[in-house]
Amino acid sequence: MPNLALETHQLRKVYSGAPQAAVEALDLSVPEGAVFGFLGPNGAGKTTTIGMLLGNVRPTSGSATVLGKPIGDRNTRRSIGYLPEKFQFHEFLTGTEFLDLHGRLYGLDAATRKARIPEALERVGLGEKAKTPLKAFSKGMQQRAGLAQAVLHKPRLVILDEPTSALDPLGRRIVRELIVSLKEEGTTVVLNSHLLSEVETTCDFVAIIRRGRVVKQGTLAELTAQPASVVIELEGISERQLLAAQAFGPVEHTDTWLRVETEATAALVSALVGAGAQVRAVTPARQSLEDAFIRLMEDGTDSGSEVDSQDAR
Ligand SMILES: Nc1ncnc2c1ncn2[C@@H]1O[C@H](COP(=O)(O)OP(=O)(O)OP(=O)(O)O)[C@@H](O)[C@H]1O
Repeated sequence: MPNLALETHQLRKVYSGAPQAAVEALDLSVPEGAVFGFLGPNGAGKTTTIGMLLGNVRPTSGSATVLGKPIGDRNTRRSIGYLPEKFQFHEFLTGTEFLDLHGRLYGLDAATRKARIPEALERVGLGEKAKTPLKAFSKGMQQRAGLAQAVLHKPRLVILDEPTSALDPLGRRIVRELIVSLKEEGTTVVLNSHLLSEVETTCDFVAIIRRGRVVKQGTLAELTAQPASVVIELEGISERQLLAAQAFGPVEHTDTWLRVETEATAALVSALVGAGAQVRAVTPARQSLEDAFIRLMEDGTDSGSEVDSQDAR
């Protein structure tokens, strides 16, 4: 069993005066070293959960540990890097001064700050901007400066709340590469993003929450698997082979592949081979993360789903 970077037990938050809980009975567990996608429609409770994990929002009930320590532990906070969704910048500071300020807040000594600041700026593609005041940065550059701040002190856990919302494709690639290098260094990354294709390429573990509750969590493969379906590629399909497949369940097909709703993959393949098929490949059918997300939101029993297809993209 790997160590857990994050674990919550029945975590709950009701803001004062709110008619319902923002987070309800939340049970999350994130292995150390994972890149964890934390997903949900607007208002699902993601930012509130992150606030509780950082010790900024007091839970109404339940408990949680971060890097093995109860939430709010002061030493643990220094092992966390955080990029909030709305970052407040002191715009008169240059790139270097901004990172120097944050380096001090993280308790880095002068020599470490001097070595790490240019490195962090390079890492987010702002190596040329060390002496430029933040007010002259574009929105995307400011977001990247926020990212540099989140990784400056080499934290064990990095929490990124919508890190690419202001970024162009190049900037998004820089963030993807940054996440990959953090993973290689063994850092746990929590990524809150509505860009599901991005989550799909970077995350290996995902939780989807809705109205403050986890509706599904697991590896990306588990979330996107459709275990009851298999796709079989063939060298052409005869009528006899089609009939053999239809005995196992509903079939979709072209001239070269069959998709069959069945769990009996081995028996299906042997029936096809028995019917003279030349099988080229057998793969469990997968859905995109966006398909899985939309399906989970639509499966909700209550009306007034807050998912907005724009946000889900
Ligand atoms: N400070 C607050 N006081 C009262 N209610 C709040 C507060 N912050 C959030 N909420 C409410 O709690 C619920 C969860 O909000 P939260 O910001 O955690 O969602 P989210 O999943 O991060 O949403 P988004 O994707 O839009 O950023 C919402 O109903 C929101 O209106």
